[in-house]
Amino acid sequence: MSDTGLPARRSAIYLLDQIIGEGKLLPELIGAGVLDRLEPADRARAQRLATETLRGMERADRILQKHLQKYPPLTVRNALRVGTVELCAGEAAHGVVNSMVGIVSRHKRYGHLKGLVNAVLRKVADKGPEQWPALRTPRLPKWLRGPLVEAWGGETVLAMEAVQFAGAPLDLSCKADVDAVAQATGGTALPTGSVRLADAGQVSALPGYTAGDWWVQDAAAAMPARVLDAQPGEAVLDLCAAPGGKTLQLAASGADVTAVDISEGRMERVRQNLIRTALKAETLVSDAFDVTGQYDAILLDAPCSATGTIRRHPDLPFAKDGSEFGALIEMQARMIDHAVSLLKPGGRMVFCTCSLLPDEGEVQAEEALVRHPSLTVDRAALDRPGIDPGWITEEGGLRLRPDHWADRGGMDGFYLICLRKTG
Ligand SMILES: C[S@@+](CC[C@H](N)C(=O)[O-])C[C@H]1O[C@@H](n2cnc3c(N)ncnc32)[C@H](O)[C@@H]1O
Repeated sequence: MSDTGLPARRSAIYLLDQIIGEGKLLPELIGAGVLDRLEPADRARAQRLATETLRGMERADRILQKHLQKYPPLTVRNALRVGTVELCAGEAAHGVVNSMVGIVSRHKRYGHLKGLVNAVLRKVADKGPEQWPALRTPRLPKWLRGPLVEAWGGETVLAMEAVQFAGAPLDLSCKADVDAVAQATGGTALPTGSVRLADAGQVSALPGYTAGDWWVQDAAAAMPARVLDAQPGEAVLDLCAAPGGKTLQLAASGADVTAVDISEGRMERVRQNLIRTALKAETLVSDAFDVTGQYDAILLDAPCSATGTIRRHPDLPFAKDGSEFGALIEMQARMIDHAVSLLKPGGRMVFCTCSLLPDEGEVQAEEALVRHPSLTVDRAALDRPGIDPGWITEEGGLRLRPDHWADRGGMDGFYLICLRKTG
């Protein structure tokens, strides 16, 4: 890793420019290789800096606005934001200020603003660290906060924002023995069967990674496959499978799993995960709408707004504005309809989304029940260890939110429901 931190800081600023200015998502940028030229330690630091800056952006902007008469161009503003977040986290002032001045001074168009960066960050270094903790918890942008307050109420949204600001622990799903994985990794077994690590460090260095004893999967994301409860020998379809956390759970149950995803690149990650864990599933790169056949059980983890994953993906509220959500909601309904046609009589399907918006959860389920009189809600499927009865919804689904288990570090937002095809 570079001693000066300069490459990581420059890259963090670039990531923020792309996310805020161009609407790109962080995983998209990483996948496109924008950090590939950095050494691994600098790559990790750049990602961490960008992520922490996005989480603390509102506080950074409040501190900065005291020292700015007008907003500088986005790149310079992002340099100030990263610098402010670092300074307020206790990073040594000379390193942060010198790096940011150095980065801006070499900028083709904004080099002349290096004096501003120097002056502002020196003031932030002086007072910022004591101002930071007194500022309110950063809020979600209005386009998302409005619908969430309408759905869950203001207090719940504040509680979700507190969990999102705190970031996420690392959860593992285990191939077999949960207690053995908890002991080996120093984690805690959660009531629903996942293992939680507060400070994981490098994932591939954890005991059991190479042996494939576990895979990374948020405790909430592990619930749909638990509720589907695939049995050995059943024909199970995982309709939107990549990167494969749920495929691995289904395969570990001994079911005969077919994993489908439209993306070849993402499906390659499913294959790699199956190899590492020595689990078996057939992988099929295909549009879900082209899949045929009849299955005992189907997991439909439909593409969605991903608004339930913001504590791990704080880039989302900055890159998106909600304008794509209508098309996603419409596609989810069509995917449910197609999945129903692939279910054997008596078969069951879990529909789920990692969304906090009822339109992608509760409403979607209620409308599917109206469109398909052959479907009934399998409420008994939710009779699983660790499920709080308060999480069960009126129509018989499961609503998981970031503020659930807040004292344990929260969980991703998810909705799921188990639907059974009668006759
Ligand atoms: C929410 S992610 C699935 C996560 C996955 N179930 C897991 O647990 O790791 C949604 C997936 O749907 C895939 N997808 C989107 N449209 C699709 C389509 N028309 N047919 C099949 N897969 C699709 C995306 O490539 C993406 O991998």
